[in-house]
Amino acid sequence: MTPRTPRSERGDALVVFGLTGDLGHDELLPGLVLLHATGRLGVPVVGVGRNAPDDIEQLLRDAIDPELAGRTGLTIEQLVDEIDLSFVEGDATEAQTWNDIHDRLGDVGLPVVYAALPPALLGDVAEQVAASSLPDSCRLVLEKPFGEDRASALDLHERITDQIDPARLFLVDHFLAKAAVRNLVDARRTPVLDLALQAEHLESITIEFPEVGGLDGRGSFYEGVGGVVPDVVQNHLLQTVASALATPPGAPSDGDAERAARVDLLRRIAPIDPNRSVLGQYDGYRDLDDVDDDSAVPTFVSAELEIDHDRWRGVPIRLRTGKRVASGAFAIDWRLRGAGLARSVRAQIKPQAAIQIDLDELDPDTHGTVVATACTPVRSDHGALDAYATVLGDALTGERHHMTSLDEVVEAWRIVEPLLGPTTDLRAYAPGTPLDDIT
Ligand SMILES: O=C1O[C@H](COP(=O)(O)O)[C@@H](O)[C@H](O)[C@H]1O
Repeated sequence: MTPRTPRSERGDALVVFGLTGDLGHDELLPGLVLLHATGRLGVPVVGVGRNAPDDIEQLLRDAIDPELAGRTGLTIEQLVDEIDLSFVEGDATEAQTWNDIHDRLGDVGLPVVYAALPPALLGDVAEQVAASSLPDSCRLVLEKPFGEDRASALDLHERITDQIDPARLFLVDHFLAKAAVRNLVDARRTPVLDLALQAEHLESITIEFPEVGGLDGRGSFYEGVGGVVPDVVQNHLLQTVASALATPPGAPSDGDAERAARVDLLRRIAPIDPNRSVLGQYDGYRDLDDVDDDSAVPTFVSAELEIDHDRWRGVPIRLRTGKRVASGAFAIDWRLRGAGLARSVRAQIKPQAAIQIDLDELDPDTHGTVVATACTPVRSDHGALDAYATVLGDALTGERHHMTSLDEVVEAWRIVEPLLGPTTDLRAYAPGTPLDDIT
C-alpha cells in the first residue's frame, strides 16, 4: 500500500552522488542549472564520489552548453559563479565520507541526499546515512533501477526502511517528471479520446522508444544492471505505459491518486511471455570498454503486454525499444479500426511532445485515399533536462507527485522478470537498423 503524501519541509542542502559521470554531465548538472535559473535551488550543492574532479567549477562549466545558458538568460560564467557547488571525495559506503559530508555541510537542518548509485550500494548508503551525524530529518532520494528483481527490491526496501523512515525515502523515475508523460493522464481525460480509446475501436497499441545513441562510456553500468530491460523497460517504459493506459483519476493533479491508478494498471499486466518477445544486441556492443567479449546482455527488446482490463482486453499491445537503432519518435500509438476517417491516435513524447490524430482523406486529384495528420500544437522537448530540474526540485521540497513508489517498482519487476538474466537467443543487429527490421 502506497502511503498518502504528507506535507514536507524544504531541504537546505543537496548532496549528490553521481555528478561526475554521464548522468551528472548530461542531466543532473544541467537540471541544477535550470533549477538555479528559475529560483528553485537556493541551497549549497555538494557532489560526492570516489574520484574528485580536478576542478569542480570546470565540471559544471562543461555541462552548460550555450543553448542551456541561453534558456536561463545568464552567461555560463554567471551560472558557474552563482551556483554554490563543491565536492567531497569518498566512497559512499565508508563512514569517513559521511563525516566529511557532515563537516562540509556544517549546521544544516534538512539535507537531501540524492544517490545515483548502483542498486547494490543503496542498502549500505542508507546504513551510513543513519549512522552519520547528519540530522534525522535527512531525506534519501534514490535513482533507478531499485533492486535487480522483485525479491531484491523488496529486500532492499526493508533494509533501507530499517534505517530510514519511509516518509524520508523517495524513488526517482525521471520519465514521470517529463511534461509529455504527465500530459498522457490529462489526454486520457479528454472526452473524445476517452470514447475512441476502447478495445472495441482498437486494432493494436504500440509503445516505441528508439534510441539512436549507443552505450559508449556506459558499458560497466549497462553490464552491471543487465541491459535494456532493467535499464529502461522495468522503469521508464512501464511507467509511460501505466501513465497512458491507467484509468485517470477524477481529480486532476492528484499525485497520490495518479500513483494508485498506475499501480492498479501495472497489477493487471501479466508477466511478459519470453516466447512472444525478441531480445537483440547491436553489432559493436561487445567491443565497448567494460563489456564482456561474449556478453549476453540485450540492447533491444520487443515484447507483448497482456492487460486484464475491460478497456484494453484483447487488444494486442507491443512495446519496443533499442539502443543504436534508426532514429524515430518515442510514442504511443493507438491504431483504430472500423468505419470513419480516423486511423490512429498518437501521443508522441520525444523529440516533440504532441498528440495527433491521423485521418484518411480523399485526394481531390486521384480520388485515392491519402493520410492527413491533424496535430496539436507542440513544444520542443528539452530531453531530460526539464524532467531532471523537476526531479531535483521535488527532492528539495519533498514533493512526491512525480516520484515512483515501491508498489510500482515491485509490480514492474514482476512483469519483466521472465526476460531477466542472460539469454542464449539474442538477435544481432547493425547500428542504425529500424525497429521494424529487428523484430
Ligand atoms: O535512465 C535512462 O534514461 C535514458 C533516456 O532518458 P531521456 O530522458 O534522455 O529520454 C536512457 O537513454 C538511459 O539508458 C537510461 O539509463
